[in-house]
Amino acid sequence: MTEPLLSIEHLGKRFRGLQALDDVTLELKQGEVVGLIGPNGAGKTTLINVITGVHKPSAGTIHFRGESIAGMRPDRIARRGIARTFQIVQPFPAMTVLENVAAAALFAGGETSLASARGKAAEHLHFCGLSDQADKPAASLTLAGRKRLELAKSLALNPTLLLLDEVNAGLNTAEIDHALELILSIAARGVTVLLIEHLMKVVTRAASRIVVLHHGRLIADGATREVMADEAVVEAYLGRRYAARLAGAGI
Ligand SMILES: Nc1ncnc2c1ncn2[C@@H]1O[C@H](COP(=O)(O)OP(=O)(O)OP(=O)(O)O)[C@@H](O)[C@H]1O
Repeated sequence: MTEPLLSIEHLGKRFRGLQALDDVTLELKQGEVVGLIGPNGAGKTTLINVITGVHKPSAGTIHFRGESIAGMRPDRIARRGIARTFQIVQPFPAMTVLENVAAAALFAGGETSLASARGKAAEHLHFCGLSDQADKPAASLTLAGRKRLELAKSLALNPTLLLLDEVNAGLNTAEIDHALELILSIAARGVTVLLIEHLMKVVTRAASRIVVLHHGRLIADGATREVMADEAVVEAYLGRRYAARLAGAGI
């Protein structure tokens, strides 16, 4: 059996009195797209923050490609091949769109000169459909544009594992379809993706496996269809009418 790309065991994170993550054990295999769902406050973003070194875990272990990364600095984790997007997008507003991506390529993407970083940035912007915005200030982008810029910045780190935190929130239907295509194209390049997403349409189309957090605990982990039919998941998150609708749609 091949070693998992990411292996999390008995992970815990406490914020003072609050147990935000509680005994979470999870593996991601190379090349998977996994949906991470759960109610507001379930601990989804905290899980990404702990994996990426923003927060130190209170308990448990995290191994990436067999190496322990728990508690490592965020920049060192990024350089090992884990990139993430933020729920609240935060580009450098005065820099151009291209400069934002080039900065990421220089910071942790392995580019050693400004010229090569700008070249790589142009490729990522093309991939994300932002070439025509390259020389505009990042502040001028629409929300959908800023979300695509987040994706381009994360790709500039040459990730093996990409953690996406609600990249579709606030987008309209056409923008969501475009973002979904992008996620699928990124996965087709062999990048492993963990996708936090409230839109079940996106999760069911993108992910072959779903994991569910509820009050910091992992309450389900399995094939999309099985997890959607899981009683505990319906109870905690999906709701009965929604689950029935999905079943009716043959998902
Ligand atoms: N830095 C922090 N300090 C204190 N409490 C925090 C911190 N970050 C998160 N929390 C708390 O941890 C719990 C889990 O939050 P988290 O943001 O991980 O949930 P989530 O599942 O991502 O929710 P949402 O879907 O609303 O984004 C919440 O109760 C939140 O208030």
